[in-house]
Parts: sequence; structure tokens; C-alpha cells
Amino acid sequence: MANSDRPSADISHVYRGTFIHSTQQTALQILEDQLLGVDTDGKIAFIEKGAELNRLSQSFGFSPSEVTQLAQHEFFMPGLVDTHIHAPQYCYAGTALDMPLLQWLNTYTFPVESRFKDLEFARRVYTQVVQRTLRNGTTTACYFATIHTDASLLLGQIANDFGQRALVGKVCMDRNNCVKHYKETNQECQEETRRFIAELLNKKYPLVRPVVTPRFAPSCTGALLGQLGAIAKNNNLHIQSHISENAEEVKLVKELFPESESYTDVYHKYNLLTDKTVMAHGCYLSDAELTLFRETGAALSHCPNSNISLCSGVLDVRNVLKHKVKLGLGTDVAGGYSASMLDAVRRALDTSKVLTIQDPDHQTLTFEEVFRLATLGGSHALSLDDHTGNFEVGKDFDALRVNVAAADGPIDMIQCEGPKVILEKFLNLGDDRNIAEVFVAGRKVVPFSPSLNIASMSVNGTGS
Ligand SMILES: Nc1nc2[nH]cnc2c(=O)[nH]1
Ligand SMILES: [Zn+2]
Repeated sequence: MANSDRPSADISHVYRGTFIHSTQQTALQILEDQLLGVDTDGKIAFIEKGAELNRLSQSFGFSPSEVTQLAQHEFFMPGLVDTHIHAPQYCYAGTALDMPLLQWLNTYTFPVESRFKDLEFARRVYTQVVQRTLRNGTTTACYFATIHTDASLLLGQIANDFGQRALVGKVCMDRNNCVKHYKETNQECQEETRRFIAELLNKKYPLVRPVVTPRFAPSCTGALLGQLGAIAKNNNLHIQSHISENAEEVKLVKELFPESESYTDVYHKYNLLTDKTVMAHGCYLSDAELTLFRETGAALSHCPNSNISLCSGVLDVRNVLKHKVKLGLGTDVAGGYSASMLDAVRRALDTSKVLTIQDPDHQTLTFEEVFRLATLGGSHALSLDDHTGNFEVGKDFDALRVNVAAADGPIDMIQCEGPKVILEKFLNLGDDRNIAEVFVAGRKVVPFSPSLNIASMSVNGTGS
């Protein structure tokens, strides 16, 4: 760029102020008085010191008067990445947290998910979950839908309409002994998964992709797992599922798949562990299983609210990081009761502190490390880190404009603080009132455009 007359990118916006993000080398990089330019494709064209304004404005052809200046108590951070969330379960989030996993699925989850055959019901819930997560700063979400192909396609359409980056999975399950009407035959699973993938890709939504989604080993026959592994491989697709969430589940998998050495081995055998796989939980994985994750490039999604709420288990994140397994955070709505990734950050810190209470030698996670898990770590876990996760030139501008001193917000700023303290306060005390604007691929998606609000009012009768 240095010797060319003019860079090729046309600049649509330039922001000046504090930018906070993570890199591979450092969990927290604070860049004060920076200029960040977004090009007309929504990509970051430059991020440089404010003192370079004149050179940049000439080189990129924008006027200094067009630069948007952040206030002192404001900063930009990368958008939050929810690596595991069940969109249909949003309708009962905050309730039904009184049972362990397997009973919880049979009692609450399967009966509710079976209602998503009804497209109008699905539209209402999916509009609400996309709006709620966006408002709370989730710029990328990796969604489970239900077994219903058309409702799953609708979730993809709604994410696209609101401008959220999303992986969307039509759930596959050909085994369900308790709620017998909520499953498909093996053949239906395969055909409908193929239709889902073809129709979603055919829409050519720029930020929404299909993800192959066997619910978890106990809900799938070995034959189905193998077929889904082949579909993912032949189409180079993402894969998501659950693993080793709860002790009873691990025991059940041993009984159902006696020929496999471990739970991880079941998925590995059926070609479901790839560098585009994300598995939720992993609380009971052995070191040998973590090594297999590392070798295959498969990632884990840590969902601490869910792990606590369903009394499932405690993931030792420090040990996962030691094994160099890719790791992000997930809300796991509705096993996790909160759809906000800020809650996932807090619960991840709490969980790490519980491990330190149990063993003072345990190295507690820092808020900087958890910030990285919620942003760059998540994008890496979803193999989307070439596109999003931090403010590197060439990546899409997925960002939150945070105002810690928002009027009527939850944070009282008693004195003038530096950016690190401001970030820590936001992560621990902030909520959507502090998230003034949300951008995905350069497009402002929060506040919602009025046309989208009107659309949502027409389906749920009450607006957002
Ligand atoms: N937390 C959680 N675990 C699961 N394992 C299989 N299905 C589910 C689900 O819907 N939620
Ligand atoms: Zn889940």
C-alpha cells in the first residue's frame, strides 16, 4: 500500500477512539486514539494511530470532517460470538431448570421443540431470539434449530434479515425412546438434511451458513452419524453436536456404543471430528480425548450457565487451553437461562473461581482471557477467524460500540477510569443498555432499522 497512489478500497466509515480486542499473541490489546476505516464491503481497511489522520484521509480519499469521534467513556470491541445456542428453546429460557440433562430433555425440551412444525410459532420465537441476542452484542451465533427443515430455513432467513452472522443447524435425531413423535427415520434425516443444506445455500445469504447437526450420540444411530459425517465431508460443511455434558449421558453412550473407546471416539469413528466441528460442553473428557480434539482440529464450546443450571458438570478450561484445543463460549439457551454472552463471560469466570476454591493451585482464568474466549476464541472455534473475531485489517467489521456511562444504564462511573477498567466494568456489570450500536460486516444492525421492527410487530403483535 505504501507506494501506491491510492488504495483500491472505497471507505464508507471512519471511527476515531479506543479499540479493544484480542490477538493470538495477547488476550487484551488496548488501542487508544486510533482511526479505523471500514470499506464499502464492510471490511476493515485500516486501523492506525489518530496522528495519521491527514495521511490516511489523502491516501483513502475521505474527509477528516466525516470521521465519527467516540466519547471518552466509549470504546469499540469485537462482536460477541455465541458458539452454542438452541434458538427454539428461547421460548422457555429462564424456566425448567430443576432436572438433570436426560430428564430435562424428555420433560421440557422435546415437547417444546416438536411445536416448531408450526411455522408461525417458529417465526415468533426465532424473531425474538435473533433480536435479543443481537441487542446483547452477539454478532455471530451458532444455532441449533429443530428437526423441522422449513422452520430451520426460516431461522436462517430471519438471521439474514436482521444481519446476524449465523451457522444454522437442522437437528438430526433418529432415536428417541421417550418422546416418540419427536424424531425422524434415518432416511428422512438424510433427505431432509440434504434439502436443508441445498435450500439454505441456494439463498446465497452472505453471512448465514448451514451446519450439520446430529443432536448428540444418544439421539442418533451409528448409521445416521456415519451418513452425517459423509454429508459434511462431501460438502465441506461445519458440524456441531454435544459431548460429555453429564455423567449419566457419558454412561449411556458407553452402553449404546460399546465398541468405541470413548465418547470422543464415537464421533471420531464417524468422521464427525474435523477442523470445522464444534462440540458443546466436554466436562468429562479425558486428557486422551482432549488430545484427539487437538489432533483433529475440533473445537469445544464452554457453556458455563448451562453446566451449572442443569448441575451437569464443571469444565476445566485451563486444562482445555493447556491441550491447545480451540475453545469458545456458548449460552446454550435454554439449559443456560441467559441469552446474553455477557452472562457467559461472568459464569465462565465464576466457574474458574470455583475450581480455584477446590484447588488453590488451579490457575484462575483472568477477565482478559475470558474476553478473548468470547470474541476471537469463538471465531476460531467456529473456523470463522479469517472473517471475524478482532480488528485486523481485511476482516469484516463486526463490532460493539460500548458506552459504559449510558444514561439510565447499570453502571455508575464514579471517577474517570482508563480503558482496561472500563472494559472490566462493562464485562462484569454491563448489559444491552451499554451497547449503543452493533455492526456486522460493517452494517449497523442495532438499533434495528425501523422497517424490521415493523415486520416483527406484524408477527408477534407487540413489537420487540
Ligand atoms: N444442554 C443441552 N444438551 C443437550 N444434549 C442433547 N440435546 C441437548 C440440548 O438441547 N441441550
Ligand atoms: Zn446444547
